[in-house]
Amino acid sequence: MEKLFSIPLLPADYETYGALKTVRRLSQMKSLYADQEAADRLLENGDPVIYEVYELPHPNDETDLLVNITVLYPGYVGDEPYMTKGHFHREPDTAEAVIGLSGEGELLVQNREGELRSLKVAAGRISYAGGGWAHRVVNTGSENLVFFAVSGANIVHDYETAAELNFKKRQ
Ligand SMILES: O=P(O)(O)OC[C@H]1O[C@H](O)[C@H](O)[C@@H](O)[C@@H]1O
Ligand SMILES: [Fe+2]
Repeated sequence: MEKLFSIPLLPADYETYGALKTVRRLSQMKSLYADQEAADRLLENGDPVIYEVYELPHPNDETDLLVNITVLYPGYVGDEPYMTKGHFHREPDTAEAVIGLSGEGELLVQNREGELRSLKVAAGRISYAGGGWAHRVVNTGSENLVFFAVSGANIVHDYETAAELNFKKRQ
C-alpha cells in the first residue's frame, strides 16, 4: 500500500485495503487465563475466537506508524473476561495509543517493576501507554470491543516478559 491513504476506520474496509487478519483463539493463549479448568471446559466444545487483529501492510521503517484495528469479542473464561495476550515493546520502547471505536473495556498496563494500572477504553476515548508499559486490552462489556491502536511501526513485540508478569500485582 502506498504511504498515503485515507480510509474508513472499520475492519471490513481495512480488509478491502489489503489488511492482514490475525485470528487469536483460546488455545493459543490458554495459559494466560487464571482458571485453567474453565478454559479446558470451553475447549471441549471448540476453540473460541477471542480477538482478530487487522493490520495494514507497512514497511517497518522507523519513520512509519503501525495502525491496527482489533475486534475483541465478549466472553469469559471462568470469571475472567476475554482479553488480548498483551506485550511489551522491546527496547528501545515506543508508546502506544488505543482509541475506542465501539464497546467498552480496559487497557491494563504494567511496567517491568510490576506496577499495574488500569485505563478505561470506550468509544470516543484515547488511552495512552507510554514506553515501558506492557499493554493488554480486556473486554468488560457484552458487545464487541473494537479499537484502533497506533504505535511506532518498528516495534518488536515482547510477549514473554508480559506473560511472566501476566498483569498481576506483585506480592
Ligand atoms: O499483540 P497482542 O498483545 O495480541 O494484542 C493485539 C493487538 O492489539 C493492538 O492492536 C496492537 O496495536 C497490536 O500490535 C496487537 O497485535
Ligand atoms: Fe503494542
